Amino acid sequence: LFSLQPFRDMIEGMRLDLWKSRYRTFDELYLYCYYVAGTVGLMTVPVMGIAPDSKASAESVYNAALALGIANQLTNILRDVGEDSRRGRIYLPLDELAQAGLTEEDIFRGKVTDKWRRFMKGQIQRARLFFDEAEKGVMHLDSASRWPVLASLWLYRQILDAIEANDYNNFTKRAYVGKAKKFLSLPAAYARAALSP
Ligand SMILES: CC(C)=CCC/C(C)=C/CC/C(C)=C/CC/C(C)=C/COP(=O)(O)OP(=O)(O)O
Repeated sequence: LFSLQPFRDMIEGMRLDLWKSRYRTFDELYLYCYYVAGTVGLMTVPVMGIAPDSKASAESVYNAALALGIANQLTNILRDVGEDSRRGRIYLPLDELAQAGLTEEDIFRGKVTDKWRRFMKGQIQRARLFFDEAEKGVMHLDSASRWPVLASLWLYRQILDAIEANDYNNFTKRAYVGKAKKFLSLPAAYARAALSP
């Protein structure tokens, strides 16, 4: 399944980001996330290797890797809404914003309202689905790669918890995972990866 296409697609994503600063639908946003992050997941699988004794298909492992790239990028976007808006960028599906009763102006104003909280809950829930999808693939990676990938997945996913803990204020507060939590994730991931599925 190794292919040069993800490398070309990543360059396409960088080019896209030079002129595009709005996403009308989640499909459009997903494509951007694939270009700039899903591709990274696909590139890393041949480097890390699939476990020789894994019964899973290579496709399913690549799918999980793709999902982790998407989950990470969606999380990165949700963390950086304020920062991005101050550069005139909105990496959120505009149709879903409208459905939630929100406009571009609301993003630039940056006020945490109940509408915003409701919108954010949906976005966070979707990002978590991609993390769940990714987690299923971790145990099929070569054993040396399992725990670092699992640790990175858990660390990045905790940023979503931090956004919730900030009461969805991702306009002026940066969601981050504290040093202690980060540190604890390492032995936890090591132990989990050492156990069979
Ligand atoms: C789960 C399985 C089977 C394999 C793992 C496959 C991997 C390692 C996937 C992860 C891919 C990855 C690290 C994608 C990067 C996503 C990301 C958060 C990019 C953020 O980049 P920027 O947008 O430049 O960050 P800043 O906004 O912080 O500058």
